[in-house]
Amino acid sequence: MERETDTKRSKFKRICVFCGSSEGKKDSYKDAAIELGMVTRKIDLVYGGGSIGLMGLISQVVHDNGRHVIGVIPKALMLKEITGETVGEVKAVEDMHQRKAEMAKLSDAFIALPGGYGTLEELFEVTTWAQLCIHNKPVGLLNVDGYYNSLFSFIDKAVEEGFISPNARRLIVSAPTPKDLLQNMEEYNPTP
Ligand SMILES: C/C(=C\CNc1ncnc2c1ncn2[C@@H]1O[C@H](COP(=O)(O)O)[C@@H](O)[C@H]1O)CO
Repeated sequence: MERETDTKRSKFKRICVFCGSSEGKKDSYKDAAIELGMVTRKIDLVYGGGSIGLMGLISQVVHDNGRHVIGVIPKALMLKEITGETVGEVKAVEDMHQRKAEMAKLSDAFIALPGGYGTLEELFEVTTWAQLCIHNKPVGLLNVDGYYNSLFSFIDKAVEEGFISPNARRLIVSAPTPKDLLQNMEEYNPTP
């Protein structure tokens, strides 16, 4: 049976998801990627292309749900041995810089799942762009099983020490579950 949350139209048409090219050690990371793909069932996906790690899981779920999936991938990473088989539309770009710009241009909002250097770099780049008012799209962090707790502690330290303003601290919206995160992002109001 369809619940109200399943049928309610989201204000987002396309969400860009940044996530690990690995699956991580806990099943909860994979479960969260699959659940996010289900929760966003009326929303198209922009992601880094490829079928490896959490990237592969979420793209498959969204694709299986009949939504449009766009993988934006640098030509140098297009070899199947590196990224596996990409589902949906593939947009080839020259390099990593062009990839991030393209992913941002195509999306109405950003969500980062657990991941490593690549995910963190992507998360901070779109957050920095929000801080500089280059865009005013919500940036969400899915804090699965407290994976990002120590990152938030560090950000709080940066606020305390005067390197991040309290307003800029609020640029990253977070929640432990995909449903709550999406709800918080829907309600997000960029500070002028
Ligand atoms: C390690 C190498 C390739 C792995 N394959 C990747 N294919 C596509 N995109 C990738 C790959 N690795 C990282 N990315 C991008 O970074 C994000 C995830 O990085 P993380 O470090 O795993 O968090 C992901 O969103 C992609 O945009 C080269 O041999």
